[in-house]
Amino acid sequence: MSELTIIKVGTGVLTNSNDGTLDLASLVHLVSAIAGQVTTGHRCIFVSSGAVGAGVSSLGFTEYPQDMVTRQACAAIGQAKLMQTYSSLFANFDITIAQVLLIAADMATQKRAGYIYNTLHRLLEEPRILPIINENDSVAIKELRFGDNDMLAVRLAKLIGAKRVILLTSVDGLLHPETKELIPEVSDIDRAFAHVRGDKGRFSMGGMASKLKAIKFAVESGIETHIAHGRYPERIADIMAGKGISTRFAPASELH
Ligand SMILES: Nc1ncnc2c1ncn2[C@@H]1O[C@H](COP(=O)(O)OP(=O)(O)O)[C@@H](O)[C@H]1O
Ligand SMILES: N[C@@H](CCC(=O)OP(=O)(O)O)C(=O)O
Repeated sequence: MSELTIIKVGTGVLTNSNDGTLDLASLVHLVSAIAGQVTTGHRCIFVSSGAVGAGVSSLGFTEYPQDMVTRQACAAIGQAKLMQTYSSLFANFDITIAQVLLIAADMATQKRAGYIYNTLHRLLEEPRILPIINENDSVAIKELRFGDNDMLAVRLAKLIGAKRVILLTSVDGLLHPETKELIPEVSDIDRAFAHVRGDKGRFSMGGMASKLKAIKFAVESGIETHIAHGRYPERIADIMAGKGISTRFAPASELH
């Protein structure tokens, strides 16, 4: 089987920042880019955030809810909306989606992790199936959570044996805090933390610090990781070919 890529997309790419509703134009663009990869034979798993953001507007909230129960309720509404949208958009490319919702406890033992591994590898044997993963927010209390989907994506990548992870977000990559210039390559992940600013997307959960924490886990596990702009998803193809616009974090195995 060919190498496997995990593509994760954050809430800010999928939703309108003013009200949290799904940004259909962005979704169409993204789906078309990912479908292009699947159609050319690249094996991909798609980790999609956006459930809470998409549910927020249905309940009339203007901010990401802080209390757990409301967030769980929003996720239940938004996840259904999200998958309904992906299902019809990917169908245009003759791709069927498969939903898998996970909590950290599902990876807590080798036996349980094995169930995830088996199901996903079985799905990946089918050339026109795309597994779409999210945290099972509606049932996950704090102690059972991955933290955010950046961490979910990298832990899944390690479990499933992925070669690379692409974290699609609302910026070109890691930017220098003063010059705002894109940092194309990072070989020392610990030093990258010095570049983090405090801001993040209005309906997003993690922010850049938690992204880097997840990336540290990935690179130390030997997985090449990128931060790239999800509103320019046509860049994915170039990133896969080793030449796209992104911040690339070299896997530890490459550095020694
Ligand atoms: N040095 C930096 N370079 C780029 N973005 C940064 C930096 N420091 C903080 N950020 C913020 O991190 C955000 C990305 O994280 P986040 O909002 O959680 O995205 P997502 O929802 O895609 O996971 C950027 O939109 C930006 O506001
Ligand atoms: N699982 C949550 C998203 C969690 C998360 O990590 O969000 P983000 O920082 O936007 O990638 C949801 O679907 O709303």
